[in-house]
Amino acid sequence: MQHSIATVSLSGTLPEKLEAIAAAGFDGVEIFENDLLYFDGSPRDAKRICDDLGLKIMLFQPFRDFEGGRRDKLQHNLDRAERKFDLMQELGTDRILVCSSVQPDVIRDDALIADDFAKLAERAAKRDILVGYEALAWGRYVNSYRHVWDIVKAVDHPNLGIILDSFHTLSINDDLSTLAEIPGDKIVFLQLADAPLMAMDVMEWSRHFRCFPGQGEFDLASFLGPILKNGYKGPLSLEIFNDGFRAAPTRITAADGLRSLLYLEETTRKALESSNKAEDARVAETLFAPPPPVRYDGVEFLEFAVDDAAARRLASWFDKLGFAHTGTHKSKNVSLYSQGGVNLILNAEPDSFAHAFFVAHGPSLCAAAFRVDDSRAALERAKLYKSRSFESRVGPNERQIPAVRAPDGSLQYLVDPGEDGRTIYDSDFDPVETKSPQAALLTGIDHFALGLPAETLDTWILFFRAVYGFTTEHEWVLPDPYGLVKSRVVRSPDGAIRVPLNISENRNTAIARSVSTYRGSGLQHVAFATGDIFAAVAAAREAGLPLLEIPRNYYDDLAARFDLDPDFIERLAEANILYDRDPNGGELLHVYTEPFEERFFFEIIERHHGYEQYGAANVAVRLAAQAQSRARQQSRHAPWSD
Ligand SMILES: O=C(O)c1ccc(O)c(O)c1
Ligand SMILES: [Mg+2]
Repeated sequence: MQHSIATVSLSGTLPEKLEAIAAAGFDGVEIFENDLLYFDGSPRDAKRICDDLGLKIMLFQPFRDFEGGRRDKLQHNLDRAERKFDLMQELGTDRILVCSSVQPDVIRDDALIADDFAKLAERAAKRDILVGYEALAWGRYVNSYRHVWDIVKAVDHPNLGIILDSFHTLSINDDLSTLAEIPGDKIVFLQLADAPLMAMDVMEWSRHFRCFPGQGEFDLASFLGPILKNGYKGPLSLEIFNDGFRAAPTRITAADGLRSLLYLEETTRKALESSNKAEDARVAETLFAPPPPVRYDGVEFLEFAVDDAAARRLASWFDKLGFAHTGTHKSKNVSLYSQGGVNLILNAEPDSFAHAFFVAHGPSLCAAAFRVDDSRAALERAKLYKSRSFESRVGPNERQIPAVRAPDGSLQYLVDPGEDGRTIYDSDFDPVETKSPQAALLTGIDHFALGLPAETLDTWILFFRAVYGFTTEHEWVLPDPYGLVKSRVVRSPDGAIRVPLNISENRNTAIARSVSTYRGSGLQHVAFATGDIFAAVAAAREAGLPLLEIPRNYYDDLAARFDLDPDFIERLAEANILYDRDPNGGELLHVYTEPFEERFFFEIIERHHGYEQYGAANVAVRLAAQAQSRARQQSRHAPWSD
C-alpha cells in the first residue's frame, strides 16, 4: 500500500511538514489549501520541494460548498473550481476533494445536485482531473457516504468519484454495508483517522480530536477491509485535525503517522484473514505483515541512571525495601539489587547511555527490561514498526541484550529465558556475598507508572500497541489537589506487564511537577507485589523506610463505604495501608512510600480475588497526602521556619 498524509495533520511551515513527511517514509501528501495559502512560495515551488523529497502530491483539498447552491451562484462556483484546477496543474496533482456543502441554503434536490456535479465533472475531464465528493458528517443536506454514492452513481461520469473518510462514517455509526457496493476505481481517495469516542458536536469532534489509527477507539479495520476487497488501489491517507498535533514536534508526529498506518494494515490483515475466505486472503497478502507480537512474561529488571552519590542514596532505599545487593557488574560501574524475583539495577557507568540519561534527567529510570519468549522476533517487529534498536557496549563473554528505544529515548530491553539455566545476571555480574536475604516479602513488579508531557500520550499508546501488541485500558481522570491527572494503562495481553501512563494539562499537579523535574517523561512510581503487605510494611518501618501517612479521615470513610471489620480497619490505619474493592469482590491493599528526592515513589500492592485495577478510588487521598507531606517538609525547611 502507498502511504500519504494531509499537511493539515502536522505542525510547522509547509516545507517543515513536507520534510518530516518524507523523512518518516510516506509516499505522498494531500496539500491542504491553507498550507499553500500561508506558504511563502508558489504552488510550483511546493511541487519542486515535493519532487526533491520524492513525495507525490496525491490530492488537493478542500473545495467547499459547491453543490446545490443558489442557481445564480453555480457559474461562480464552476469558475472558482477552474481556478483551483489551474492551481492543481501547477502542483502536478490530478485529484481534488469536494466536501459536501454546509450552507443553510443548499437545495435538497439530488437530481439538481447530480446535475451540478455533471457540469463540474465535464470541466474536470477537460483538465484530466478527478473530482472526489466527500460527505462531511455535518453536511447540511449530504452527510453520509451512502448519499454521496447515490449521487455519484446518478452522475455516472468517469471524472467523478467518491472520497471516503473514516471519521465521517464511523463517528456517526453509519451503516457500512454500502461500502461493499462501491467499486474500487470509483473511490477517488481514502482518508483515515481514528478518534476517542466522544459525545459532542461532530464538527468540533472532527476538528480537534481526530488521532492516528491505533490511538483512538474506532474499528477502522471494519471500514478499510471492504474498501480494499473492492479493489481500491490508491493510498491510505491520514487526515488528522488535532490540537495536540498542531503543537507537537513535526517529525515525531509524522513518524507516529506512518507507524499508525502500518498498524492499521496489520489489524486489517488479521481481520481479513479471520474470515477464511480466499478473496479476503488475497487482499490480506498485500498488507503489512510483521512477525506477530511475542509473549511478554513480566518485567525482568528496572534500571536507574545515577551517579555514585545518587547510587548510594537510592541503594539505601532499596535496602530499606528489603533488597539485597546481589551483584556487581563485571566491567561497568553497575550494581544489582534483588529480592524475590525482582531485580533493580543502578547504573553509574561513566561515558555510557545511562550517564547521558542521568545528565539529562537526573536520577531516573533509564531502562526497563521485559521478559519475552523470542527477543529476535520482538526486535524484528519493533524495527519493522520503525522503532530504533540499541546495542550497548558489552565486555568479553557478556550478553548483548537487544533493546528498543521508547518514545522518550529510554531503553526497553527484550530478555529471553536464560540458556542452560544461566541468567543475564550470571553472565554479566559477579555475585556479591550478601546478608542472607530475609524471606522475600516483595515478589514481583506489578506495574511501573510513568509521568508524560501531555502531548506525548498518544505517541506512547501507539508505540506500545503497535510495537509490542499491548492493549490499553480505559482512561481514568483523577483529581490532584491542583488539577486533573489523566491515566491510561498499557498492558501485555495477560497483564504480566502493566504500565500506567499519566499526563496532566495543569501546571502544578504532581505529574506536571514530575515532568518539570525530569525535564520530560519519567518514572512516577514502581509498584511491587507482595503476598503479605502487613509484614512488608512492618519490615519497611523497621528499616526506616519513609511511608506516606494517610489521614485518619480516610479510614473513617472506609468504615462507611465497606462492611469491613473495625479491627481490620484499625490495622490498615496503623500501617497507612489503603484499601479498595471492585464490584466482583476483588480486593486491593496498597501502601506508598514518600517520594525519593521529589522524583519517584514506591508502592507495595497486594491483590486478592482477581482485583484487576490500580486503586483509582484512592488516588485522590494519595495525592492529597503527598501534597500535605510536601507542604510539611517545605515549612520545616523554610528559612523562616526556625
Ligand atoms: O473539517 C473540515 O472542514 C474538513 C475538510 C476536509 C475534509 O476532508 C474533512 O474530512 C473535513
Ligand atoms: Mg476528510
